[in-house]
Amino acid sequence: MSDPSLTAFRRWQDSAQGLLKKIALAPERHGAADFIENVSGSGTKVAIGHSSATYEEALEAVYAGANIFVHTFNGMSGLNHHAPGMVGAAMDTPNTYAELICDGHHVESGAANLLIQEKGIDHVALVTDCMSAGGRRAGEYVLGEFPVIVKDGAARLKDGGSLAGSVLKLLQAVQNLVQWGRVSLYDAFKMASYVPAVSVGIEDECGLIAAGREADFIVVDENINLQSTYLAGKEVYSK
Ligand SMILES: CC(=O)N[C@@H]1[C@@H](O)[C@H](O)[C@@H](COP(=O)(O)O)O[C@@H]1O
Repeated sequence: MSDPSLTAFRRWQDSAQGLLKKIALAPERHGAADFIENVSGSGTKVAIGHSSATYEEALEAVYAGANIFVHTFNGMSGLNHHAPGMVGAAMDTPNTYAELICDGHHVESGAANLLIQEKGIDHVALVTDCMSAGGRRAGEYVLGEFPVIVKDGAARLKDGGSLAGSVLKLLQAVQNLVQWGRVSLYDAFKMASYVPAVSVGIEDECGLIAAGREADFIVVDENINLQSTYLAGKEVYSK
C-alpha cells in the first residue's frame, strides 16, 4: 500500500489513453485531498473506501471532490454514535453515491434498506465486487496474492475467513433487493444500471435503453429470471 500519487495516476491515465473513469483510495492516506481535487477536476471520479478513516476525514475527501463510497459498509469504518465513520459520512452526504453489495453475505437486508432509505434510490449503486471465481464452481482461488475459498455463494480468505470479494451476479443482486421488500423491481434495475452510470458520468453512453446509448441489456421474465442477453443490440444468449 502507498499514498496516492498524481505522478502515478497520470502515468496510468496515459497508458489507458484517458479511459480511466474512476479510481478509489483511502481518504486518510497522506496527500489524499490534493490528489482528489486534481483527479476529480480532470474528470475521473474518485471513490473512497477500503478505509478506516474518521467521519471528518471522509467528509474532507467529499469536499475535495470524491463522490462515491466503495461497497458501503464493507472494508470501512462503521457507524457509531460517538464516531460516525465512513458509513456515517456516506449517509450524511446526499450528493454522493453509495455502492452496495447485495449478495446477502456482505450486508444484512436491514442495513441495506437503511442505507437506501437514507440516501434514496438515486444515490445507491448496486455493485457485485465479483472476483475471478464468478460464474465458476466452488473451490480454491486467489484474490490478488491472497488464497480464497469459494463456498455456498461466498468468497472468503483461506486465512481467517473474511469475505474477499464476491461471486455475485448483478441480476441476483436485483432479485435479492426486490425480495428484501423495500425496493420495487423498476428501482432495483435502476440502481443496477442508470445510477452507477451517473455515478461515473457515463450516462450519456449507457445505463438506460434509449436512442444513442450502447444497446447492452438483458431480458427477464416475471420472476426476474434471465431470458436473453443483448450486446450492442445483438442477441448473444437466449435461454
Ligand atoms: C475485493 C474485496 O476484497 N472487497 C471487500 C473486502 O475488502 C472486505 O473485506 C469485505 C468484507 O468487509 P467487512 O468485513 O468490512 O464487511 O468486503 C468485500 O469483499
